[in-house]
Amino acid sequence: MSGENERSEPQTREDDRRESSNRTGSSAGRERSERPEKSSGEQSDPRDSEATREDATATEEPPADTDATEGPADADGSTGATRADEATLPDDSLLRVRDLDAGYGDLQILTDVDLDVGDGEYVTIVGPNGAGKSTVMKSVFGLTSYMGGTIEFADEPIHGLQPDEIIHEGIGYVPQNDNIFESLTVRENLEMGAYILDEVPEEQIEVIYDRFPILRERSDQRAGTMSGGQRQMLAMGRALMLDPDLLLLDEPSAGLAPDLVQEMFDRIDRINDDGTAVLMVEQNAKQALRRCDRGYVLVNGENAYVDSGEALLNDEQVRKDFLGG
Ligand SMILES: Nc1ncnc2c1ncn2[C@@H]1O[C@H](COP(=O)(O)OP(=O)(O)OP(=O)(O)O)[C@@H](O)[C@H]1O
Repeated sequence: MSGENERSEPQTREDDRRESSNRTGSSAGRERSERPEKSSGEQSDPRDSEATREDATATEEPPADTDATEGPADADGSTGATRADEATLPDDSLLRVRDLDAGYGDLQILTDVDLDVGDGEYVTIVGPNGAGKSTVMKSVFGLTSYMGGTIEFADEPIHGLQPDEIIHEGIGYVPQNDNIFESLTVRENLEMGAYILDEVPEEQIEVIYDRFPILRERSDQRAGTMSGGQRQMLAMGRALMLDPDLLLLDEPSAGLAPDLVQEMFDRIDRINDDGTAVLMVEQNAKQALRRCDRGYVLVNGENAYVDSGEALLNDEQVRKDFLGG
């Protein structure tokens, strides 16, 4: 990841993605640059408004990029979101989860879960409460009982590894709760993010301070006295201290006021634009799907759908069943 400061707002999110794709040359980048252009007159920044979602829903032309995860057209010729059991699995993913069974103790929560995150890709998991979304994240990070299947990262198996070993592999994790050390200062929290190193990586602290200027301002403040949004930034900053290739974010917008939710999503966009792959669980499902490259709908511990965020948002059944209509 680069150490550049917060960049100025890109003209559009799509423009920014293309820039990012060109920089990284990743497979995800290729996928993204092949995305269909929005029709003229359509709001081009998916972050902007409810109207954007409605516009997207009303887009006349079906999505043109039927990538590997997309399934066949329906009998009437329309292309709905791909059901997980019909999806073609990519074979060049950075994170590759196959047939994962996992849970807590003897209690199995996940059954045969497949999941892929490409290099530099932004992937979201949505689904009802209790579906097992957080359990997927915890499983990738070695925090659940592994019961079967495989989890590979950069072509190396990581299932069965401990979290401190998984950090070494290049995965950062921001849990939903208890994600900062309240009694430590902001700087000490960041240092803890690099505890596996022999020395504090001062340069990376500067990178984090540039990315989240409020953390520089509050460097000596005890983390427990910070606001919800600031805590969330600190938690992300801590997880970025080892410059991971993949960042796992569990409900990053939870408990934040609406304007802060927007800001948080914008910051996640920037992190991803700078080349870090993101796997995110979000209750704020529509927002998350508007921004991501690909989304999974998880139900009862199993994948139900996988497709581009746009395709999921445009699927009537998915909207009705999982996105509040
Ligand atoms: N530590 C645990 N021990 C036992 N069961 C757990 C544990 N954590 C979660 N569960 C159970 O696993 C199931 C899936 O929980 P999980 O938190 O993964 O769902 P989720 O989709 O993230 O839900 P939410 O959107 O409400 O956060 C739930 O039935 C939950 O009660």
